Amino acid sequence: MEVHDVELVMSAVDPKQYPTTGQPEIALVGRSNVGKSSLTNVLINRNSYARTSSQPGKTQTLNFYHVEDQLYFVDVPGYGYAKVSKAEREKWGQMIETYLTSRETLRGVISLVDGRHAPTQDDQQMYTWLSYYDIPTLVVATKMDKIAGAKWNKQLSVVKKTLEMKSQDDLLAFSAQTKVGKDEVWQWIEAHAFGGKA
Ligand SMILES: Nc1nc2c(ncn2[C@@H]2O[C@H](COP(=O)(O)OP(=O)(O)OP(=O)(O)O)[C@@H](O)[C@H]2O)c(=O)[nH]1
Ligand SMILES: [Mg+2]
Repeated sequence: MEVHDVELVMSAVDPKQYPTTGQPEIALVGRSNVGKSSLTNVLINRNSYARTSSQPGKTQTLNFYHVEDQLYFVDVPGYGYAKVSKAEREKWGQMIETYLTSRETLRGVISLVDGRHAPTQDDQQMYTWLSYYDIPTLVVATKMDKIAGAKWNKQLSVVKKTLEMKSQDDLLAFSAQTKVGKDEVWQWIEAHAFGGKA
């Protein structure tokens, strides 16, 4: 999809604030600082629409981006940020869990992992959890510009193995810097948001 029009509809904490158009939603999850906002910006062709920062834990609410008046990207606050208090982490967990398990318009989740390393325990937990709830999930290994091309395949196998993924079909390499993988991510999104009819 070539994106021309995008609007930040809502930074929501409470389900009452979620959009009501009934259009499909694709959520982005991953550790704090992994690159969720950066991926969002690449997908919507904007340099800094979704706020990125070198300071982890900045995004605290569900941010709904309305894309081409057709679907929403939902930028989910990052997990695994150590400096966040236990109470805050529990509040986060509840908000995300409620959203991911009960949102009827949710069509899929993009789970980002840092392509430079093996997925962390938090990443594994998130992936296991999404699989348990049968939520269609695309794993995106990001920051791939930081590792040599010759190591990509090996690194992707590490990701697949660590997450115990059944196949590599739903695993992609991506870089917000070079934009490699952008078209493939979009293909997955369109197939899942519109059932391949977009
Ligand atoms: N080299 C490189 N840097 C990246 C890439 N993606 C993100 N970054 C950098 O990583 C940092 C964090 O990126 P964000 O997109 O803000 O991460 P986030 O997951 O939205 O973080 P939170 O909102 O805190 O959960 C920023 O400094 C980005 O510039 C990438 O593909 N390559
Ligand atoms: Mg962010």
